[in-house]
Amino acid sequence: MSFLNKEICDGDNPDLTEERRTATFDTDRMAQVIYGSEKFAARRRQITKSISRIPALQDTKPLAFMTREEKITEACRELDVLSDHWEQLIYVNDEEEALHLHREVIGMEGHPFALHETMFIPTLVSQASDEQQEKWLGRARKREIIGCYAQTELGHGSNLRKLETTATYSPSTQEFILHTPTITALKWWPGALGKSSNYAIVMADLVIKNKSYGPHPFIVQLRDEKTHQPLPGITVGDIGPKMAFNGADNGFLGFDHFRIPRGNLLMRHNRVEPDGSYLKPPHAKIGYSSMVKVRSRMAMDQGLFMAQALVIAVRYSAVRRQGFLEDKSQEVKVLDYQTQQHRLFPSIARVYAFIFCGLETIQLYEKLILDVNKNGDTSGMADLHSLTSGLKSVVTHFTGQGIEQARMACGGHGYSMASYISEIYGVAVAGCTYEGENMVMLLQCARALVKAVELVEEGHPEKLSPMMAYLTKPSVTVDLTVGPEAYVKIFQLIAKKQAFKATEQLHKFMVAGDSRDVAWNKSAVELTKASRLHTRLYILKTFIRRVESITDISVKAALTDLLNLHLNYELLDVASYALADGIMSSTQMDFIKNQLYSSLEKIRPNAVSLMDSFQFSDLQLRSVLGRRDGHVYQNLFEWAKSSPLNQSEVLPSVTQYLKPMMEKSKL
Ligand SMILES: CC/C=C\C/C=C\C/C=C\C/C=C\CC/C=C/C(=O)SCCNC(=O)CCNC(=O)[C@H](O)C(C)(C)COP(=O)(O)OP(=O)(O)OC[C@H]1O[C@@H](n2cnc3c(N)ncnc32)[C@H](O)[C@@H]1OP(=O)(O)O
Ligand SMILES: Cc1cc2nc3c(=O)[nH]c(=O)nc-3n(C[C@H](O)[C@H](O)[C@H](O)COP(=O)(O)OP(=O)(O)OC[C@H]3O[C@@H](n4cnc5c(N)ncnc54)[C@H](O)[C@@H]3O)c2cc1C
Repeated sequence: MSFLNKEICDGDNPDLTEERRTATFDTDRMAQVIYGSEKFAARRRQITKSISRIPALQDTKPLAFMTREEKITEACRELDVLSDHWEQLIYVNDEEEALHLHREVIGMEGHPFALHETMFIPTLVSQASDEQQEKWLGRARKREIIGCYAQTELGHGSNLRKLETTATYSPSTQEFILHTPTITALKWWPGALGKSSNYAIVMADLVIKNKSYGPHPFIVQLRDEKTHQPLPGITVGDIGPKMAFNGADNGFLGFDHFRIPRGNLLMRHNRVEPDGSYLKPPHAKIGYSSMVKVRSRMAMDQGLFMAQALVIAVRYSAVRRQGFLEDKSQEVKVLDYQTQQHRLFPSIARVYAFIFCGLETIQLYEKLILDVNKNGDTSGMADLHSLTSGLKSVVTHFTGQGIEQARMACGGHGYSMASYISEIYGVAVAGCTYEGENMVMLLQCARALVKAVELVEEGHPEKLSPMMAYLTKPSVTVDLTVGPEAYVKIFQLIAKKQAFKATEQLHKFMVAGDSRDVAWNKSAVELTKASRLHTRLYILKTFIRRVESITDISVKAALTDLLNLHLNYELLDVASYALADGIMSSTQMDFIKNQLYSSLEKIRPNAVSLMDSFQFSDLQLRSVLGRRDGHVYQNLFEWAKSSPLNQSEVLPSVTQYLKPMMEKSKL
């Protein structure tokens, strides 16, 4: 039986068409704001169009029905097709275009080049000397070799100073000897390490003449370039299935006194001379730059994950009819329920806010690398580290929450893998852990905050970086009706109070005799709260700045509604701090709530178009529920019929066990 006939499915679902008709802005114009420029938004569309013309890149068997091996094979097949068309699809070496291409064709479940593009090449760019780049970067960019980033070990991920893999320099042979001294020293988790990569950046403790110099990056060949067999002295493999991201072969790696030439220590910023003398880098943490790079991308990447889930949930909510409001002759779209709007719209606002932050932090990282590589200027490192540490923690947490709400907003069908939301969720929440566990990174951000508070207390506010300047703002009474700046002022007061309270608590424990580390641990929850507020303030201000800069009037108006929702939702979410400190009155709270509810109504007619503006193709969405045509029920029925379980009427499990069991029961 098929309901996918022409009469029913010609054109898009009329409910969705109606939604698109009511939008007050142009989605192409909105895409320019989302993707940062008219040029890139247009390139994305062009790439999507080109992909749609390559038959070998169109959907095959649904991913949900594939085994892990099939997923990996399928990703590799697609990579091979992409490689044949690479130069006609994108500008070679354009990172954003390459990312878009991979996202659209291969999706988010991981693939052998996931770490090659995002960490292996960037590490060569930021850490390899010109000579070393000459040797490896070109080959990496041409994809003659596949690389990954091997840092985390079985026993240590967060605390890099305790990594156990050693790289001991031997002056007599001018080699480093890589060794895995214990089971906990095995590299564990690196993406694409297990089966695909033949090279890795390995972070190992540099040891010269029995002195440890801490983790340093080395480029290491893992496998024979012809046979792909692991080289002697190397043990490497896949760590097994994960919560999601199963198209990637996250791996383990051990070294048995494995020798590499001296020139394989990446030496842009530090050197080991043939005699073993060590030249220090200009900043102790410069070797951590690849992590900062990924963290600086995470607001954008996580924003796009949440956007995918919301495209699905919002489109579905405009098609799904259940229950009645005034008109009893027709059930309403579930998107008309206030609870549904409250469930979805604040996350739409966060998506836009996160993406605007991402656009900014990606640029900040690019600038930092230029400053460091060209001028040896490391002065921006500390600020970018604290900003991206807080940001990655806050956005991943809220993205997880937003995606889970999107799933629930789709009712039962959200729970089906046909929605694809469970995969999006599984992949997105990995971000709470990778690139630094969220609590650990919030505490990194707190280090900078505490230092800033101490500067204010010591009478040196002039030394504060611009991001911390709000810590000097005096308390004021704020009239919320004057607009966004009033919300910023209240948020600043809340964040400032918490930063001072947490620091005060830390100092109190120290005065009582605790060491700074112990006092820090006793204050850690309060410190993480301060970091979250500080980061949410940055997000809020970035959102305001971005909306103010928009020139298209209708796009600006639609985003202003979203911004107002964000301001009210965020302030309400942290209202307990404001009430406790007398920063806000209960009358102001009521005002915020009413503003929030009226924002929901204003956004309602634009909801579908606000999500359409992301211009995800159906191929990229991989969701039966969220397809652009909105023919949810027909598509779901077709999808279910393609389940392997439905390829025969009677399963072997029935003939082998259930039938005999029922027969036995009859006796
Ligand atoms: C790639 C994603 C792209 C697209 C997404 C698509 C799909 C996603 C799906 C799946 C995932 C795919 C890929 C995931 C890839 C993941 C890779 C990884 O996870 S790699 C491993 C990451 N590991 C970590 O992040 C470890 C976390 N730990 C640390 O970074 C450090 O240990 C820590 C910073 C916590 C502490 O370092 P330590 O050396 O001990 O320093 P200490 O705390 O003593 O601080 C001293 C001093 O240094 C300052 N500092 C620390 N780091 C930096 C830095 N990077 N820059 C500048 N300054 C730094 C620190 O603040 C302190 O300063 P003060 O003394 O306070 O002044
Ligand atoms: C999908 C995925 C992909 C990954 N890809 C890579 C990769 O490509 N390359 C790579 O090298 N690694 C990779 N990793 C590893 C990842 O970077 C680490 O798992 C991550 O940094 C967290 O470290 P951990 O596992 O040691 O957590 P742990 O530090 O063991 O965390 C456990 C708990 O301890 C707490 N904790 C730890 N230290 C502190 C502290 N100082 N203060 C307070 N609480 C603390 C944490 O908050 C957490 O609650 C990947 C991980 C995942 C999930």
